Amino acid sequence: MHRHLRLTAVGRRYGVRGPWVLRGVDLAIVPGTLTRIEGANGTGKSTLLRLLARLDAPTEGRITGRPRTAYVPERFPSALPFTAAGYLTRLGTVHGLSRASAARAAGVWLERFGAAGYAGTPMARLSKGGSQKVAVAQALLADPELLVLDEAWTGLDAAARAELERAVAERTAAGGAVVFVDHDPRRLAGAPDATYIVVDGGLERRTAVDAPAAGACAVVVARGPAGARLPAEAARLAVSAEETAHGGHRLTVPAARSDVLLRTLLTARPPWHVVSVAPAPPSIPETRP
Ligand SMILES: Nc1ncnc2c1ncn2[C@@H]1O[C@H](COP(=O)(O)OP(=O)(O)OP(=O)(O)O)[C@@H](O)[C@H]1O
Repeated sequence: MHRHLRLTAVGRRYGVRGPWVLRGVDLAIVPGTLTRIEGANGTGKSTLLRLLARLDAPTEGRITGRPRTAYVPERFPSALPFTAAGYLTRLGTVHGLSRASAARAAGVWLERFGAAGYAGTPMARLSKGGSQKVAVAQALLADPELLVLDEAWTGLDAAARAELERAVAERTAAGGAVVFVDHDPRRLAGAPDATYIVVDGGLERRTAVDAPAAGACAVVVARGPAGARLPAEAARLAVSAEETAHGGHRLTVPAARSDVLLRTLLTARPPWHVVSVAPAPPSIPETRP
C-alpha cells in the first residue's frame, strides 16, 4: 500500500498569514499511471509537485504513502562541485545503488540523453541543456516508483526530449507512477491516464481531452522478437489487440495515442518491428434482420 500516494484535504500556504496556494486537494497517484498537472502561471503546480515528492509538507491535510520518489525541479542547481558522472554516481548511491551500479547507471543515462561526451565536465561548466540532461538522468537512475517532473523537458534538445518521453513510457510500463507539468500541451498527448488543472487553489479533473476521440483510430500491425509478449505499455495504450499469424499483433489505438504506441514498440528492448500503420476503417453499423 505504501506505493500508493494519497493526498487528503491538503492545503498549503507560505507563512502563517499567507494566502492559501492550495486548499482541499484530494488526489491519489496509483502505480503504473501517468498524470498531467496543468494550470496558469503561479497557480500552485510546483507547490503540488513538491508535496507529491514529499519535499514539502502540507499546512493542513494528510499525505500518505511513501513510494521511492525522484524529482526533477523546475530549476536545477547546476553549480555543484562535481563532474556530471561524479554527481550522478553520488546521487545513485544516495538512492541506494552500490557505487559500481550507480556509476554504470550514470553512464547508461548520460549515453541515452546524448551527454556521454561531457560525463567528465564539471557541472558548473555545462550548458543549460547539458545540465538539464543531468537533472533528468539523476531522477531516472534508480528506477523510482514515483517520478515527478516539473517542466523537465525545458532546455532539452529534440533527441533528448524524445528520450525523456520514452523513459516516461518505460517507467509506467514497469509499474511506476509519473506525474508531470509541462507548458507544451502536445507533450505526451493522449498518454496521460488523468489530467488535472489547478484552479483557485483546487484541483479539477479534466476528462474530455484524455478520452480518446470517438472513431479516430489507427491500426498498427507489429511483430516482436520470437516469443516476446506485447509490451505492457503498448497493451495499455491500445483499445484492442489481437494476434495475427507468424507472431504479429494487430493493435487498434486512438489516433491521438498512435505516436506514443509506435515509440513504445520501437524503443522496446529488444525493439518491435512495425509492419504497417493505417487509419482504422469506419465501424460498420449493425444491421438488423
Ligand atoms: N517558497 C515560497 N515562499 C513563498 N511563496 C511561494 C513559495 N513557493 C511558491 N510561492 C508562491 O505560491 C504561488 C504558487 O507558486 P508555484 O510555483 O507553486 O506555482 P506554479 O503554478 O508552479 O507557477 P509557474 O507556472 O509560474 O511555475 C505563487 O504565488 C508563488 O509566489
